[in-house]
Amino acid sequence: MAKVNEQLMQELASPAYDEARRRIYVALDVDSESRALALVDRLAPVVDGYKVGLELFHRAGMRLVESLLKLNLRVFLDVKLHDIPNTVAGALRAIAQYPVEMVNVHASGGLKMLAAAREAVDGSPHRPLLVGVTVLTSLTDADLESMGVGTTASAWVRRLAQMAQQTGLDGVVCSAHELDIVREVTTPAFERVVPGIRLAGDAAHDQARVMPPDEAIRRGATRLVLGRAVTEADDPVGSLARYLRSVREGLSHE
Ligand SMILES: O=c1ccn([C@@H]2O[C@H](COP(=O)(O)O)[C@@H](O)[C@H]2O)c(=O)[nH]1
Repeated sequence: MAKVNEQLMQELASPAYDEARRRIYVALDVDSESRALALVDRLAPVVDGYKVGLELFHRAGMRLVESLLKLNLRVFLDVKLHDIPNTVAGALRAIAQYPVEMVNVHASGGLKMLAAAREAVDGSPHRPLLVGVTVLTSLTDADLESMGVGTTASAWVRRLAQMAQQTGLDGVVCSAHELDIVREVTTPAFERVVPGIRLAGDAAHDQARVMPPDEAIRRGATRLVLGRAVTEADDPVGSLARYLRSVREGLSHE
């Protein structure tokens, strides 16, 4: 296994995969700093983009983010801020003291919150990309109905993407199923960050709106989040290879 993995790592680190690697973040959804750094240690010869989400952030905080930044890694801080404008802006001013590549807020926080969020990062020493979470990829139309949202996931994503663009955000987080809609209502340079990525046959876990990497890229995803399908696989490097090959396949049709 070790020798096979070494060959795979060499293949994935080759220039042929440069663009595919640039398009991904591996989600470090683990419960300790040491587990996170062990994963990074294993994948870093290939992957330089990592997502720090709510579990790890509440375990290890900005200290872990600083460790990743010191390793010259790209960090997507997935803290999904959702609060009143003043509080979100303050949190973003604190985060933007660090050179994280991307950070997010819930687009459903409303136009005033989104505008305050954008102003906060605009005035920061390290201007991170600011993206708005639209409809979580774990939700179905039936879930939205039961919550009284009164519209479908695709219609809600359309409106939230319009609001994110209108307030000057750099992009949105959406499922691959809404990429056409997001592209329809936003400019081409608008980031479309897509979690809920699964190859056919892989477990969807708690995700509802999933899609394979090649198809997501073909439909216009600019960045993909790879999570448990890689990090919880028996062979994470082998799984990363399957996913990166699929990203590359998608890019060949872009
Ligand atoms: O709508 C959203 C927004 C964020 N996420 C995050 O992405 C990863 C996906 O992990 P998987 O293991 O590939 O399911 C996870 O960290 C979520 O917090 C999302 O899934 N959907």
